[in-house]
Amino acid sequence: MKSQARVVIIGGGVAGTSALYHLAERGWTDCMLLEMDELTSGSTWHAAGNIPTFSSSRNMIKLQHYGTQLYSKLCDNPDYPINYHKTGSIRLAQTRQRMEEFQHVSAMANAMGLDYEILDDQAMKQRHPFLEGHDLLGALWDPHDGDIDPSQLTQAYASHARKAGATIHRFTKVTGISRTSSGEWSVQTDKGDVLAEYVINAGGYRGAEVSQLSEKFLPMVTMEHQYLITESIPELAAIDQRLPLVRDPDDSYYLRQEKSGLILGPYEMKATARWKDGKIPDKFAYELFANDLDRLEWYIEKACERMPILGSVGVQRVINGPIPYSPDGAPYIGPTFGLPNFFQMNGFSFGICQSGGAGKCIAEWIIDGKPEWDLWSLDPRRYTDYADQKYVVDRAIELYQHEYAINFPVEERPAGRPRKVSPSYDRLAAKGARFGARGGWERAVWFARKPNVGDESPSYQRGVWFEAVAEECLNVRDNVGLLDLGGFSKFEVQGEGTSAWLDTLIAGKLPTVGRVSLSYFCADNGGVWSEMTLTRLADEHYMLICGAAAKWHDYQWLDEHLPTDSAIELVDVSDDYGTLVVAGPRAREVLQPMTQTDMSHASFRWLSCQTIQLAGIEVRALRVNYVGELGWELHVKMENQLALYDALMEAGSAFDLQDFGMYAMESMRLEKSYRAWKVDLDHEYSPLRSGLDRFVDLNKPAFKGRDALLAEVSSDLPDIFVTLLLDAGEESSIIENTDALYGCPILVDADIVGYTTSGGYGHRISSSIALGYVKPEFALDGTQVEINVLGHLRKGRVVAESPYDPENKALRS
Ligand SMILES: NCCCC(=O)O
Repeated sequence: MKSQARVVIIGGGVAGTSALYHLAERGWTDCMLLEMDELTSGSTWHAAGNIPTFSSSRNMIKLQHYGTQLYSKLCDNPDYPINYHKTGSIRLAQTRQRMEEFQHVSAMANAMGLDYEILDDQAMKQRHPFLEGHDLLGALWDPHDGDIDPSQLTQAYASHARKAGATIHRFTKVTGISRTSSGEWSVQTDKGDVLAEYVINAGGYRGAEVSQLSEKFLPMVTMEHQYLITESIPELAAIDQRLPLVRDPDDSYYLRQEKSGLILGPYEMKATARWKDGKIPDKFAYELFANDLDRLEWYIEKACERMPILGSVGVQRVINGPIPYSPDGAPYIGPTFGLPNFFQMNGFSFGICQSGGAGKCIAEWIIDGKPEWDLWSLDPRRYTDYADQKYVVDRAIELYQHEYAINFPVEERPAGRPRKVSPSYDRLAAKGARFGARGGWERAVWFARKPNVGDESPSYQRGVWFEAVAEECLNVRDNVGLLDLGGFSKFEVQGEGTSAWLDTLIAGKLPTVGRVSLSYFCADNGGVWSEMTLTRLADEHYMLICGAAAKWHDYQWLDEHLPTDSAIELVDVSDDYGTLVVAGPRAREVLQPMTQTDMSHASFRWLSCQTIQLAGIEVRALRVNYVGELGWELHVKMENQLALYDALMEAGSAFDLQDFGMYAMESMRLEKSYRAWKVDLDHEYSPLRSGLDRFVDLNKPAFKGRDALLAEVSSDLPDIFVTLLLDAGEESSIIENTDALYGCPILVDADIVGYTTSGGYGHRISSSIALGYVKPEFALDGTQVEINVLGHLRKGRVVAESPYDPENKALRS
């Protein structure tokens, strides 16, 4: 075995071999894969091998669709035969909400070049004669779906990579991982040590174990996933056509042909996690768990009703295999916080269909510094320190139970919570707050101030919270509101050279001392990497603020770019400070009596910062907010947060100060056309395409991404950011009661010209709003468009930015 390789991949399942294949395809052949047992011996060999492209995420559809194309290409090679059946799939809808999901996902996918179809009962029957569909509302046809032999796919990746010059060492156990003084990785194995520039952890259900070798906790747990294979069914043996795969998501199972029998795989409510303490037996390879068919009884009955031939034969085999799960069921593909050049590629609960796209993306992370597609929802840094072992187990069980649940735009699932609460949590709870977790922090999302609020279950329609949120927004507009924004991420940077250094990273101008500016950090391709609020506390001292979820992502970006030879100090102070937002026309009246500081507009201007005493408590007050009103963000030492909350509430009682929550904030930020990071902004879009030109200063001699932005200025942009107002629906109360959501196609004269990134209702302007991207010729104020919302074409129009208070009079008052 060589003692050196540019990249060492740990884990020889479908993911690890795909990484090796994709690196080799890009010419990186000095790569070595280490597998403790035989290739595929973890979760790959027993996987059902289904290949869905369906997802509620645009980028996951891209990733999975890429896989289907790659698998067809790999199958073209007669040297490595692969059993790949592109049968198409039928997803069944028992409920109106499920049909809405299908309408939404099919419109989104088809706008990206896929060709899903909505089927009625007859069309379903034509494609699948054995289905009982009389009770169904319809179905979704995915022609790209099917099944593949997972072991053959793995071997195909491996063979191609070997042929290109990459190496694979089976039965080679990694026993330690450490960083050398020269910044490389030393991977210790039972066959000797390997020095590597990069490490990819593709350890499957052992991914957390591998990560722990480098002292990094990775939130993952193993779940049992059972499926059964029937004996041969005469009706299937008699036909020469292979049936499409069926999913009945409302009853939570998949059902597909396997030879002349069927495979039935339920995601059951009695979900079972294994090795909950993270300790996996050393010798668990090519092994399964004991069957427990009792857990599946209900699902088997349901599937037999749906496809009666299933019940006509016995069970030939039951597979109960270990499948890795992250807390949100999505894999980890990307860098590891705090470990340079150490990448994760594991946590796949749908690994066979995702392996192709995952390999492409991990190769891009390593070779290009970032993947072509923005894959934040798969980034390992989306979980920070709050995600401990108990959290993972609780969330993974909940997720497994909801594997086929509809991904509604607003839903706050309870498992694993609360993790982090701000000091005023109990006060908010006592006032009827409903909470949602953001970056592990509990935040009030809305306040149920009236009794008997009704059914709080999620849906595509506006929920029971709608009227309460309207009241919160209107109180902010007319009086003043208070929002506890616990968990805002905050970093301090200071030391000689800080200003010059920051100036090379941000696209815009640095604020002057005492001033605040919203700043965009671009990648080399000019795409928006991070968005942070910069407050210049002194000449060489700044506070940087970003969202709770961005903490590790943004900290790592700053840290990676720190000059090695400078005295600049970067400190994460997120947990030291709480944040309370006071916003509304009466904000000044509330605050002024609490302080000696002159809070007038002349003395405390918009986009400025002062350290002040409020009710005797020291507060760093920033005159900014995300709701577009006169207001301040108050950053206060965590130990004083509750006292400040109480003092504000007391002082505000004369001015109708009321708490508001995240749903109200979301509504108000849409009315101001404020983009949300990783929702409306991502690294596939530059600040110019995102309509953020005012935050870009191309006259600066140098900053990261400048060359790409300059090139963009002189070329035609494919699309740009717009704000849209939707007309009130005319068709039914359901549509009137529904706002656009992420990924809705935008059309002009029946042609798709863009898609939405956010949607919601603006209570201050009494209109449904969407944000999104369209081709530049359709971005003019007044352009009439249609937006496909859950399959209904809603009329709307492009409007100038910030439909609420476009001149920012409230902010400047
Ligand atoms: N890993 C199981 C695949 C599930 C599905 O096909 O929906």
